[in-house]
Amino acid sequence: MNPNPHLRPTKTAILLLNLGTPAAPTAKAVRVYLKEFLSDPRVVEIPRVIWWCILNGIILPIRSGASAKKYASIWLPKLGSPLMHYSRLQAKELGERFAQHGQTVLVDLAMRYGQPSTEAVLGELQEQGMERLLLLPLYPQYSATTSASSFDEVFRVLGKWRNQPELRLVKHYHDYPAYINALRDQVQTFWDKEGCPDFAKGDRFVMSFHGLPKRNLMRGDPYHCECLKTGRMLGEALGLEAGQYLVTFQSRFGKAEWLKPYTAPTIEKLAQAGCERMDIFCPGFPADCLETLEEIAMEAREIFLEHGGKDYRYIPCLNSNPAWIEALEIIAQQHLVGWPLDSESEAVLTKRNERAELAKERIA
Ligand SMILES: C=CC1=C(C)c2cc3[nH]c(cc4nc(cc5[nH]c(cc1n2)c(C)c5CCC(=O)O)C(CCC(=O)O)=C4C)c(C)c3C=C
Ligand SMILES: [Fe+2]
Ligand SMILES: [Fe+2]
Repeated sequence: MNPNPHLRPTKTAILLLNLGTPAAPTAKAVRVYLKEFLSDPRVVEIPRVIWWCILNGIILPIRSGASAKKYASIWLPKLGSPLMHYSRLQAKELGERFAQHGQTVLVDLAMRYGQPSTEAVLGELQEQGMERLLLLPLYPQYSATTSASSFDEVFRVLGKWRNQPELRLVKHYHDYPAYINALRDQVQTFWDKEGCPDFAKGDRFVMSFHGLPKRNLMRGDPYHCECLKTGRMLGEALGLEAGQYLVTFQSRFGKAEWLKPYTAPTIEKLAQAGCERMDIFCPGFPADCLETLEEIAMEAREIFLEHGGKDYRYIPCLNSNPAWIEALEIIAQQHLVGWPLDSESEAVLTKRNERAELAKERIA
């Protein structure tokens, strides 16, 4: 990057934002996590008093134990929660990429619920002298339930600060070529290693996104449209034709109607209709987590095999794919334009000093 002497470089931080995860796969820890998560009015829009009774009287007593068992089935030995492990890895590798390119930037990870909390991480960045802050959610598709809730939390914390940083945020990147390219790379690498689906024989490629109440779409949440666009772009990038791939929505919660088609019933119907091999991928989850490893890689596999399917292949999430870390850097760089980074400050100063030396020589 060409340092512009008219721009003043400052200490810049990139804060990756993700959902959060329980501290342990136990009913007690899951209850603490679910209580904070499901008390967020951005996530559940039911009137507070009614929801408080349902949450505390029914959901938490029943769901905490059931979810804890599921978490225990995907917990990584020594590494813990996959969502935490991969999100941390992504932050570390993104920081290293900037460093490799000679740019100094503070890269950190904050969770919306649980630890490391947004408040604590922002406090640490403040102590390190952060002057500019770029928020980069690990949600490629924007939703008020996820991205907006994470931004709300940052604004709440900064609202208490006397000396605030300059602030920018990445709203979404569901259709950025770098993100689509990373998804394509993840799927194509799997197919190169394990073999391509035979679409002529009826094999199918399913892209499963986290669901949302349909009511949220009707009230203006753009998430559904963004998932469809990602799905279409990934299908095109893989050279697939309409009909060879499907977009579905998983993780329905409660009795209300959610975005359709639902993943599990779609898998069941495809198996019953004679689809023998299915490849399934979750493009909306940059990191593997409970929703992908338990619900899709385990539960949905059983459904497919029970209903006549023969070969079910789960394609892992982006996790630490170098094409994904590169995409994160490209997305960040696009939003850092006009914010020269620290090493550039050194470059600018060196240039200024060189010019001053030359001027002195000329005078002498
Ligand atoms: C009303 C409930 C929920 C909405 C709305 C919702 C939206 C939403 N969630 C994600 C991403 C993730 N969700 C995860 C877990 C999870 N989600 C809900 C409920 C809603 N999500 C619950 C209750 C849980 C906890 C697990 C369970 O008890 O079923 C996770 C995984 C976390 C982990 O620790 O691994 C992710 C990631 C998105 C992207 C989204 C809307 C777009
Ligand atoms: Fe969720
Ligand atoms: Fe789930």
